[in-house]
Amino acid sequence: MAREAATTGLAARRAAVAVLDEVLGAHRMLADILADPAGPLGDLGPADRARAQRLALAVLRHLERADKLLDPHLRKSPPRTVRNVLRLALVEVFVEGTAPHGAVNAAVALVRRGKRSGHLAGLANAVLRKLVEQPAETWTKLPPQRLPKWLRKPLVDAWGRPAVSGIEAVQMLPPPLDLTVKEPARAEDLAQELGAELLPTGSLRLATPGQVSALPGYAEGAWWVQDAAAALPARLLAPAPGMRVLDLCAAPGGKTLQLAAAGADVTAVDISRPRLARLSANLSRCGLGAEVIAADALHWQADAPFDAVLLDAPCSATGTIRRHPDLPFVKDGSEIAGLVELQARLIDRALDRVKPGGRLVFCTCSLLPEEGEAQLAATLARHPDLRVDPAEAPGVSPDWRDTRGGLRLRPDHWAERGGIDGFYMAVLRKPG
Ligand SMILES: C[S@@+](CC[C@H](N)C(=O)[O-])C[C@H]1O[C@@H](n2cnc3c(N)ncnc32)[C@H](O)[C@@H]1O
Repeated sequence: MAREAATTGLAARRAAVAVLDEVLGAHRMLADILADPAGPLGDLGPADRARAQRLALAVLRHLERADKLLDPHLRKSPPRTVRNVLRLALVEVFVEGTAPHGAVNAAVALVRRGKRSGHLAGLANAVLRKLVEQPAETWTKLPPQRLPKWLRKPLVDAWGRPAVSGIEAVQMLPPPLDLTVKEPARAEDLAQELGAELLPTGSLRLATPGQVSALPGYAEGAWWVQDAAAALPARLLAPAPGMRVLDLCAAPGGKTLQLAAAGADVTAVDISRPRLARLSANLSRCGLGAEVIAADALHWQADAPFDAVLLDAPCSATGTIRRHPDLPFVKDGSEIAGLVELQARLIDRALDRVKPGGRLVFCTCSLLPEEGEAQLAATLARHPDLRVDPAEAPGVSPDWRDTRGGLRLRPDHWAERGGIDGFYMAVLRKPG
């Protein structure tokens, strides 16, 4: 019986550790690991898969804290897998609220049964038993996990240390689930039905989401999952029935759905066919339509210019670390210069497709000024005839506006409500 209790949940824990080994050792993004049928979660049933994923995410959000507790007790650093087992046990106890004996027994069983780690089972047992007896404050007093240097430095330079500490504090927490409703008139009723908060910008927010496809309104396509910050670019564009709108870099389609739901005549272009398949599935679940085109936005030619273009350019995605805590362990910042250059070329091609007097909404889910504020400044320098329109939408806080007229959103904004993804967005108008 005791043996059974000790091994309950072992499959999910073993898989979580294997995911951590791949993220931290092979520098593979979690999304790629999850999509791999031969990956560590491939053989698990839905419940164990969800648990393994939740545990791996929790460790990635608290890895530095776990190491701070572990290191003084480890004379020699153990192999990566054993360290990940130890980290997982501490995160289970101090973050997930798992009973210490269950977490420790499972960790020791994993080390004992691991390839070439059996001899370390006694060490794992001794270290963990000592650490899990510590009062909860030993853990909560530890500072939140810091962003990697390549990212922290430019952010401290841009907004100062207190703002960056605020971002790091929000990134420790699992993010809420935000929904965009198809018919804004139903938002209050849906909020009640879902037990959600109706945010000032119109998104619905669930603190503890559960299984998305089981939530009321999912099957009928009454809403789709979209962070409250990600919902703002389409709101700034203010789509209207019959307006011809081009959504460039559109997949998986959160913004396409918003534009189509407002009655705009939408053309959605993206280079990735698999991501466009998700966009088409999202459109059909929500009973919405758009022209969907697989093409490279740098070369695709339109028949006629558009009233408005929305460009959600590929970027470092550093604004989404609270949803993707694997990113700081996989990326090293070496892609940024190439992305900044690609964004500038995409902005210029997007502007070619805007009719005289029409607008371009440019956005990136990045925290880096290079991909936001500086990208806007460089665009205005290349195109001195452009005007920046005020970034107006219901619920937008004046604190989010920058001096050039764009909106800067950071995870520490709305911290008391659970934060918001990092984004930059601006509305550019062509001369008439
Ligand atoms: C930030 S994501 C877009 C998210 C999407 N707008 C939404 O709201 O769901 C960036 C997208 O740019 C696409 N992309 C990257 N380079 C591209 C290019 N040269 N032409 C068209 N799409 C591109 C990627 O496939 C990816 O889907």
